[in-house]
Amino acid sequence: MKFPGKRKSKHYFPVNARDPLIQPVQPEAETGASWVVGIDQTLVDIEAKVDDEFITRYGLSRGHSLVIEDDVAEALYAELMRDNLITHQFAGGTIGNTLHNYSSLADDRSVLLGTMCNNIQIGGYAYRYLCNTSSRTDLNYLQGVDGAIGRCFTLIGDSGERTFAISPGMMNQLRPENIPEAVIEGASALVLTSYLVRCKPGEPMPAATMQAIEYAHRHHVPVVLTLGTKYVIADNPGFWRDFLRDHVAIVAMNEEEAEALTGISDPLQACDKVLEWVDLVLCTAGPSGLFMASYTEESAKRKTNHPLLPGVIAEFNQYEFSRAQRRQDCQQPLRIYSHIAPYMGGPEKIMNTNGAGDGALAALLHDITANDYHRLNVPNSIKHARRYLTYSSLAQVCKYANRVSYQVLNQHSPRLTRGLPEREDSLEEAYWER
Ligand SMILES: Nc1ncnc2c1ncn2[C@@H]1O[C@H](COP(=O)(O)OP(=O)(O)OP(=O)(O)O)[C@@H](O)[C@H]1O
Ligand SMILES: O=c1[nH]cnc2c1ncn2[C@@H]1O[C@H](CO)[C@@H](O)[C@H]1O
Repeated sequence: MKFPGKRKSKHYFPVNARDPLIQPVQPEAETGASWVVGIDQTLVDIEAKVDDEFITRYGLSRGHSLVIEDDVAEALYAELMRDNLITHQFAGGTIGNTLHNYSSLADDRSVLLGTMCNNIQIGGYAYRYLCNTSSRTDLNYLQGVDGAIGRCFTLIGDSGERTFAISPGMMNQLRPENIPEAVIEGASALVLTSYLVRCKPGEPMPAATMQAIEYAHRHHVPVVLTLGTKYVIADNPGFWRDFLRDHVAIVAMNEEEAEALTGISDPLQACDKVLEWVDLVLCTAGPSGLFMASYTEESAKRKTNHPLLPGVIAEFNQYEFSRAQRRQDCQQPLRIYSHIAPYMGGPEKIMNTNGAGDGALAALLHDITANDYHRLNVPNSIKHARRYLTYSSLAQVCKYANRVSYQVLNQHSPRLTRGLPEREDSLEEAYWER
């Protein structure tokens, strides 16, 4: 486990210097001691530049992710090929991206559950998917299928907005009996997306997802849900509110999804509302940066030394130096919030916003897993006197998440091509104080 940033803070867990007073960290077993597990619809992104007329002609809706029938997919693909419109092909899928990014950042194990072709041809989609997934992402639990994985046509319109057309192949054939309980039991988090319930009647993916959730609840593993697109939520916001309340500890969304869920356009106020149902909220807001909200024990709250920020909740970032806790782990839960503007004001030229939110979530997962890793190795540390969810304060996680989003915006692929540069492992020194 590579730690999420070197800190000068006295709570910093030394990864280089050996401290003779603490229990020595054992050499890592091959499978590692801490990991995250996620379920995805295995998809390859096929990116193409098209005009708005193309979007309407195929019955798609701008900015939306829609599932298309096989005949429509074939016609669409044939037109993209004929006119030479395909610019990039990447491994995709929102959870696949998140787990790959997590493994790149943490240099540690993530486990992907989903389907994969039994018969893989060199150069085919499944082959590309595997080649473009981190070697630290464990693919041994994928379920084989006799057919294709999914394709996600990522259509970039005249205004730069992306529209997804999903040709599902056999991506929704994951069956409940192929969810490994032991992998979920030992994980620091189970990561899911709202896309997983978007299936045809009779497809087993939703039941597989519910099976994984049941195991996570049985073993007290926090369930993390990322909201997909605003349309998936807007189809049935009541369903998703109940789903969050009943099953989810951590939610990741952008401000549009937040509004579809809560009816509230102000991201901070929406985060506050969502805390009624979950323990931790990550809300990205494009050029406005990102917000986080969670709970902490009243007696353990820590005051920020950043300027206090105005908002619908006055001075909302007052306790952003506190570490996040699940509400059930607090005797006197206090709500805490943080915000950060885009890292370095955002890149000069944004290559592609695809995956910027997935990147932010990967950073949060890294911090959560680092906390478990530290608890396993230094169980009597003062850091674990209470049961915390994150290793770092909300403010620090915001910085890290924001930095990772920036990296994704600066490249074309939604998946990090490498971890963050070593020389700025200390976010404090490299950029924040200059
Ligand atoms: N136009 C922009 N200028 C500066 N920073 C940006 C811009 N767009 C996005 N960002 C940065 O990227 C982060 C995530 O962006 P955004 O809210 O667009 O994610 P998203 O819509 O969830 O992305 P995706 O669903 O593709 O993963 C923001 O919090 C911000 O730090
Ligand atoms: O229906 C879907 N299921 C899973 N992933 C999806 C779906 N639609 C789009 N993406 C994925 O979202 C990523 C950006 O966040 C893209 O890489 C795309 O593959």
